[in-house]
Amino acid sequence: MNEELFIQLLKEKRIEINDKQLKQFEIYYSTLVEWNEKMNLTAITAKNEVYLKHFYDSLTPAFYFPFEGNMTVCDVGAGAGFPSLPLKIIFPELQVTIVDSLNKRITFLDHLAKQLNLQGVNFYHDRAETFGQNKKFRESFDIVTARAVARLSVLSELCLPLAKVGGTFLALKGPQFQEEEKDAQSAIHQLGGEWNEVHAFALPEEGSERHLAVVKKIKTTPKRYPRKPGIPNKSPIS
Ligand SMILES: C[S@@+](CC[C@H](N)C(=O)[O-])C[C@H]1O[C@@H](n2cnc3c(N)ncnc32)[C@H](O)[C@@H]1O
Repeated sequence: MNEELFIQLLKEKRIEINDKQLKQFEIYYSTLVEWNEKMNLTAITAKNEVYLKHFYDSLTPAFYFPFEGNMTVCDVGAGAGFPSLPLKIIFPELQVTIVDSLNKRITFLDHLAKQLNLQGVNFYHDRAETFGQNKKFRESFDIVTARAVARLSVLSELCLPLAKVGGTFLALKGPQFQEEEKDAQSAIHQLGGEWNEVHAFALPEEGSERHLAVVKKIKTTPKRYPRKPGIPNKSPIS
């Protein structure tokens, strides 16, 4: 996806992008590629592919969900910043918190945020299981996002404890979603969530399948969740 198509397709979704934001995406791309030579951040490095599979893909939640004003967003396992930093570029008032268990990714994000001159971003080196038990963060975010971190039953345990009651968990999922959905129903319910909607769509140009699962937090999450690091993955809530 070249820059012109990126601009045009976002415009079709009523997302206007100005020169400053375009420049920020350019800096994001060059910083990602530069740092990727020293540390493994992404397997995708061709410019057209980064614009499609990282930048555009990260913005797809905004096609279905209104990101308004200074909403607080926690991105669990954001790696090199996806999806929350492309969203932050487009919606600069968002207050973004990233938690990732790999410290080198946090080092990259600190550097990137300076290059992009981002305000209102905080990065934490932690496991989501521990972070979700921290009183300062638990049940405090308007939105919790995650892309490519774990299957939905596991991801729900990592993410839903961080969403405030009335908040939303947005899971960016690929073609495997339908299988994961069935397994995750009970976990979502036990964690205080409720299915809101699922949006199925295809990425432009190469047509790969995507799903955006929108889960509402309707009740407080029981204190025992999230369980200790590694347990959600080893024995998912069933
Ligand atoms: C495959 S990468 C995906 C990164 C990014 N979300 C994306 O879509 O490109 C998964 C990331 O999740 C992080 N991660 C995995 N399990 C985690 C956990 N329990 N707590 C925090 N971060 C975790 C990893 O360190 C890694 O950066």
